[in-house]
Order: sequence, then structure tokens, then C-alpha cells
Amino acid sequence: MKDYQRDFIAFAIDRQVLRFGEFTLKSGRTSPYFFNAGLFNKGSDLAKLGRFYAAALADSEVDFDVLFGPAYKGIPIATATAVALFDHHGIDTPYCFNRKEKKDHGEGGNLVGAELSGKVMLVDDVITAGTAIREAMDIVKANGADLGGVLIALDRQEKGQGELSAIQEVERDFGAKVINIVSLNDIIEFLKDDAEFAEHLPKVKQYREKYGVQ
Ligand SMILES: O=P(O)(O)OC[C@H]1O[C@H](OP(=O)(O)OP(=O)(O)O)[C@H](O)[C@@H]1O
Ligand SMILES: O=C(O)c1cc(=O)[nH]c(=O)[nH]1
Repeated sequence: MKDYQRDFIAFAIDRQVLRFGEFTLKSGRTSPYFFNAGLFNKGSDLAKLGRFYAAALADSEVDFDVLFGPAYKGIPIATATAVALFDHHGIDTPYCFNRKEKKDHGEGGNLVGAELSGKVMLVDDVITAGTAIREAMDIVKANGADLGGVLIALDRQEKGQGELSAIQEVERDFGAKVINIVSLNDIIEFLKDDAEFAEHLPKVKQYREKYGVQ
């Protein structure tokens, strides 16, 4: 694990974004840990979060034309990433996001911001079973755009629809790279070294046995 990844996990734990307990996921799985990006809930957190995303994206050297943050949590993340790419990497990128409900007055439609076209960098918080990413891909395809890549904070390294990981399935089905800041393996490594949080390790490992992909 690199220093910036350790810093990111410590930041997420400090803001209670990364918590341990019992949580029901979108997939119906019961998880001993949860990443709630909604708790990066003040200006300084969002500025810092944007810097982590922008650094991972700039490092990846994956080519893209527009950032797309699917509703809801993808919206502030894409916005913060666009600001950080400009402020810290000199990259002025267009970005857009969708509404979950279509607007039928004013400008109308489902999309807000830049045009969703060309190579899209899809930005979200976590991938578990991959459902949210597939839903977002329907929007990308419906607009005639292509997927350039996917950028997330946490790869939970779980099975998708079959035996492959959700991310391996996304890479196979959409032919694009998934970039993450940290993965479950990094969280496990962090827990091993942390006296206060090491007690959560057995349950997290048990969960990985059941749903994880090595
Ligand atoms: O890989 P998956 O199994 O789909 O699970 C992960 C997704 O679930 C959550 O989104 P949710 O649909 O709860 O939307 P939100 O952003 O509105 O909270 C989370 O923000 C991820 O996008
Ligand atoms: O799978 C999910 O629903 C999920 C997992 C997680 O860690 N965080 C989140 O917001 N959703």
C-alpha cells in the first residue's frame, strides 16, 4: 500500500465515512464495513477528496473527454474532481451528472452540465456488485457516448454477477479500465497495522471469504 492510500483510509475513518458494524448493501449483501461518501460533508473534506480522485486519475494516464458523476453520490465527487484537476493538475475538464427523475420544464431532460459525449470517465464512490455502474452505462450508451474509464474511491473486490469480480466484469463488458484510490486489500492491510481497528479484521476477512474475489 502506498502512503497516499494509507492517508486516504485514515481520512475516511476519521470522517466516519468508513465504518465497521453491520450494513445492508444495495446488492442485499450484509457487510461488516461500509463506505458512506456522503459524510465527506464539508468544504475542506470535499476539497481533499477531490485531490485524491484527481491524483489517481492523473496518475492513471487514461484518456477521457468528460467526467460523468451518476446521481446521487457521484455528483459532488465528479464536481470536486473537476475542480481539483483544474487547481492542481492544470486540466480543465467538462463534467456532467444526471437527475434520477426527468425534469419536464425549463431546460428539461435528465442531464445537467456538459454534453455527455466522446470518451466518458464515470466517477462514483464504490463498486460492490456493479449494478450502479451498469445503470450509469445505460445513460452513457443512450447518449451515444463511449466509456473511457471508471474512477472510484473504493473497490470492494467482490463478486459481480458471476464468479469474476464486479470490476473484472465491467472491464470485460465495457472494455475500459477501472481506476481506484483504495481496495479492500488496502483496508485489510491498514486494519492489520492499527491497534484500535484491528478487532474488525476477523469479520471483514469472513465477509471476503463469502463475497470476495482474490
Ligand atoms: O456496485 P453496486 O452493488 O451497485 O453498489 C454500489 C453502489 O451503491 C451505492 O449507490 P446507491 O444506488 O445507493 O445510490 P446513491 O448514490 O444515491 O446513494 C453506492 O454509492 C454505489 O454507487
Ligand atoms: O454496496 C453498496 O450498496 C455500498 C457499499 C458501500 O461500502 N458504500 C455504499 O455507499 N454502498
